[in-house]
Amino acid sequence: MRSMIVSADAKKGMVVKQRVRVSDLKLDLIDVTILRFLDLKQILQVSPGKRLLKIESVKDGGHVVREARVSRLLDSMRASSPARAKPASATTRAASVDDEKKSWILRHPSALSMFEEITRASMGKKIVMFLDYDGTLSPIVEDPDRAFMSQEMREAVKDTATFFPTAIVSGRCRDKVYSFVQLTELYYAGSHGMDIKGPPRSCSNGNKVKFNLFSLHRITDGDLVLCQPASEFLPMIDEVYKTLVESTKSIPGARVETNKFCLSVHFRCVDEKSWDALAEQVKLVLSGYPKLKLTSGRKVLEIRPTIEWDKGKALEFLLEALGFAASDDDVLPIYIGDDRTDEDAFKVLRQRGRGVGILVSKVPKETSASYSLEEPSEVRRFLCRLAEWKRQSL
Ligand SMILES: O=P(O)(O)OC[C@H]1O[C@H](O[C@H]2O[C@H](CO)[C@@H](O)[C@H](O)[C@H]2O)[C@H](O)[C@@H](O)[C@@H]1O
Repeated sequence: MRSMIVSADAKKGMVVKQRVRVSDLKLDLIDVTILRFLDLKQILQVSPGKRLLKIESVKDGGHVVREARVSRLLDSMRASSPARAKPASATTRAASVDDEKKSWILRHPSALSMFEEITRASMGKKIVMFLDYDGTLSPIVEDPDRAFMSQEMREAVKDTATFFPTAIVSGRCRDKVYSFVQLTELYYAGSHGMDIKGPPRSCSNGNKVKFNLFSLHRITDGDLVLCQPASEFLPMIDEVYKTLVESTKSIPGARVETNKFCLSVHFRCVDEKSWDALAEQVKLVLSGYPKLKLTSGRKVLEIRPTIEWDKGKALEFLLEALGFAASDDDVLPIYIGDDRTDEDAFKVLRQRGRGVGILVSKVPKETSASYSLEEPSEVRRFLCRLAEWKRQSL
């Protein structure tokens, strides 16, 4: 490891994609986008043949700005991971918390109590169901490998898919979410929609699927991989995964999960005192990869390619694949999700002016969804009721 002083000119607060040549180490040009907010007299610690490993500002101002950016990221993660609602008698704040909840529920009423309104909106239309996985179909648990859905939930989803085309849209890698759900008749959009696969033709419930040939990536024995817009990022994601596993292993409880086209860094089992250190590590590693971006979820930071693709785009893609154009009035997409990343899909529904967004949350959250459900057990009741309503109306 060697240290050297590098100077570059960029103005504090300006977005500058600055490249710096570190010539005596024979490194390529390295991206130092992290410099953009700092006063630039930096010590870059680099090792030959490697990308940027560490930046330390020699000016106090630099540290302050960097800490502010990390804490903004953590604030956003905390906002996505609200604590459980306190019982009404627990604190004097309870009354105002209750008032806030009441006013939020007026704006985002329960999809169960508004069930008739939702089914009325579906008259003459084909319902297409989109379901997030973690926190929607399965309860949030400490170990991401053990986030199993119940058999009752599986049956509810299966029943739903008998009547309506149904897709699981998850941040998880597609194979992993399939191993949890285990229903062949569904569409699966893994890695935040960057890996979409349809059911084998024999299972597609007679839904007419119009494939967009430009998006078709691979066909194997009747299994259709419909869309993988981030394939070129696979080697980069793999490299970052290995680097992150190494650089976070000294932080107890930290865990890096690969979701194929994106990564999750889990904070849930990390002592909150170490959250800053973990976020710092993540930002540091990412500073060498300007083509990747960070988003936050429930006690998780997610690393994704900077392509214009998210759960909202996946929803639009699937609707089109199912034969419904953006302007179609004969489809009613219903999207149920609990996380910040689901907001991209809720926004698409709002913009279309058609469709039903349902946020799963016990506590008030800023959302573009129209309705709410408190927890996965309510999601199951909603799905069962919808399937039953359809069965009765046939
Ligand atoms: O889009 P989703 O299906 O909601 O996936 C989002 C992330 O879900 C998982 O993490 C979350 O659930 C874990 C298990 O309950 C929990 O331990 C973690 O704190 C939550 O953030 C999954 O592990 C991530 O890879 C997904 O990106």
